[in-house]
Amino acid sequence: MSVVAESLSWQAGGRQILQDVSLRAEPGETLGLIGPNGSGKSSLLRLLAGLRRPGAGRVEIDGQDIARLSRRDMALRVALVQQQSTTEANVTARDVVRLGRTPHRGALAGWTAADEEAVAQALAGVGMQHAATRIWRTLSGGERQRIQIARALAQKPSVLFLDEPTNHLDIEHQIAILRLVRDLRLTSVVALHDLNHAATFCDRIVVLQKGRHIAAGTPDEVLTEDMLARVFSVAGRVRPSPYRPGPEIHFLVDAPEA
Ligand SMILES: Nc1ncnc2c1ncn2[C@@H]1O[C@H](COP(=O)(O)OP(=O)(O)OP(=O)(O)O)[C@@H](O)[C@H]1O
Repeated sequence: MSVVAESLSWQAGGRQILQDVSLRAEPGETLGLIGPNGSGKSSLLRLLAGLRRPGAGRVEIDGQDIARLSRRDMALRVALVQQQSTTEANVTARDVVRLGRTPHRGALAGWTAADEEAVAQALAGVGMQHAATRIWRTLSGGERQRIQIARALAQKPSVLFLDEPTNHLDIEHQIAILRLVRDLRLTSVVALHDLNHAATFCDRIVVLQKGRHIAAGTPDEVLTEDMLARVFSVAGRVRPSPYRPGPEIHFLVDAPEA
C-alpha cells in the first residue's frame, strides 16, 4: 500500500509544528524520516497514522483519504510503534503482543489458531519468544521496545510507522530490527537518528527541519556533506561505502563547527 501526504500542516500549543509537508512512500518501500530534535518527525508520524488530524492537507493510504476510514479500518491497515509506550500493569509480554490482534477479531470471536500463530511469529521476529511469559513492567527498555514492535507485527499491517525503533536497543538488535523491517517489504516510514542506519536500511529518505520538508531522495541524493552541515550543524565526510550500496558517513568530531 502506498502512503501519500499532501501539504500537511499542524499546530499545537499555539505553535506551527508542521508546515506544508508532503511525502510519498511507494508500496513495499522503507522510507526514512530524519531531522534534528524537535523537527517534527514524531508529529508527522502521528498525522500519517491518523492519531492526529492535520489543520490542513491530507493523508492517503492506498489511495484512500484516511479521514474517511473508520478506526478499525485504519487498525487493519496501519500499525504505529511510538517512542513512549504506556505501561500496562501485571500483564505478560505475550499479552501485550496479543493486543495487536484486536482489530482482526469480532466482538464475540474467540482466540483462533491464526491469532496464536501471528503472535508466535511476531515474538520470534523480534527474538523475544523466550521472554513471552515475563511480566511486561519487569522488562528492560530494549526488551519492551522489541515487544512493542512485535505487537505491531502481530497486527499484520500493510503499513508500518516506527518512531525511532532502535533508540533503546543494543547494536545487534538495532541491526536485527531494521533488517526485519526492510525484509518484511511492508510499506514503512521510520524516524531514525542514526544516519548510517538510514543509509543502510532505507530505500529513500525525507529530511525535516523546523517542521518543513527540505529534501527527499535516495540515501546518495540526500546524505550529503552540505546537508549534514546545513541541517544538523555537523561536519562529516560522505563516501560510497566499500561494503554495501549507498553512502557511508564519517563524522569529524574535532573539526571546528560546520
Ligand atoms: N501536543 C503538543 N503540544 C505542543 N507542542 C508539541 C506537541 N507535540 C509536539 N510538540 C512540539 O513540536 C515540536 C516537534 O516535536 P516532535 O516530537 O514531532 O519532533 P521530533 O522531530 O520527533 O523530535 P525528537 O527527535 O526530539 O524526537 C517540538 O518542539 C515539540 O515540543
